[in-house]
Amino acid sequence: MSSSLKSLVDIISSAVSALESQFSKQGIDYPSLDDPYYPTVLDDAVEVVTARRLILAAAAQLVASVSPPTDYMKECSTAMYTTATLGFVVDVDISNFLDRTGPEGLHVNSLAEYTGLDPSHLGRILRFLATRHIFKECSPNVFKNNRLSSVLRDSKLPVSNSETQRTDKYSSPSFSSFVSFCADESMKVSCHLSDFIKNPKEHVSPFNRAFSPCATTWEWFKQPGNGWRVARFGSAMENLSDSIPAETLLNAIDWKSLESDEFVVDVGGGVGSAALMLYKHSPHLNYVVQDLDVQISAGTKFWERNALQGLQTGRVRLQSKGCLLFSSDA
Ligand SMILES: C[S@@+](CC[C@H](N)C(=O)[O-])C[C@H]1O[C@@H](n2cnc3c(N)ncnc32)[C@H](O)[C@@H]1O
Repeated sequence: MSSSLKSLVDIISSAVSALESQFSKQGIDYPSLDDPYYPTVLDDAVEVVTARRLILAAAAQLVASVSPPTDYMKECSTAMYTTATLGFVVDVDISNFLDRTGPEGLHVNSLAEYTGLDPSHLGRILRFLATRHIFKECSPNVFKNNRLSSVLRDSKLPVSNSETQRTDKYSSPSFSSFVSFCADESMKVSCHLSDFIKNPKEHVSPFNRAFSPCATTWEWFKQPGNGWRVARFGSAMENLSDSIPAETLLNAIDWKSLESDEFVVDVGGGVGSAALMLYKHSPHLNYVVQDLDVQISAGTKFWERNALQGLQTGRVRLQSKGCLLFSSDA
């Protein structure tokens, strides 16, 4: 009888064979971790997704099984350093700078010149991430983008810290906006989870302990000086929606069978990215996107850019409405 470790290895081994065979059928090599990410026709193929899930689940269980428990728990307990260092690299656009160089990579001294930051800080942070497979250290203190770090590139190059320029940086969907948001608001709020749960009467939520005793996240977003945070959140949400395969939503129900006088209402729908996907698939339906006024005014620009006709024909309506009211007594 094989041990549970061996069973996990067997799952990994057969799923890797299935994965590689899908790539070889298409005549393409499985992408290397050392190279920047590029999409392939197989990214969302059912056989590839199934094999990938098996490998990830079995490999994670294998790591948890063979790690000395305190080592494993140390990694979990210090996960905030990964979040913090990722937040730093996206805030100072490291992946964008590395993208300008060839396969030989860029020395931290050059990165220090571009960013105005201390090369020894840059070197240690990038090495911390490279040892976790994010960035590749080609030779001592010389780094380049790899498959993971390359998704942190975005089209906007460094800007000053002025409100307008920061808002402009987040004017289009970007995965790095999601990382930056996680390393900033999310991480700062998460530190308050334990104190909040132990003293629930003191504040309505961990967010209130961290940022603003009286406002919700969404009210706080509207306060002066936070416009760039709204832009960053919107950019992250749009990117996340873009990365969800359209079939997840389009196959959820038989949208085409609905009559043309029926309404689809997305409550807390952000700028309306999910509604846009549906509208393109089933333009005969009526769509209502409800959210708070900051998202709805960003949503108007989003629809003007992507499907102005929806607004003009009245098939798509954006409504500024506070509807997800939450009571801590509920
Ligand atoms: C996690 S985001 C999801 C956005 C959107 N569903 C998407 O996938 O892009 C949650 C949304 O809920 C909205 N929201 C929060 N409180 C709300 C309220 N009281 N009424 C309506 N929308 C609200 C926020 O503005 C935000 O856009």
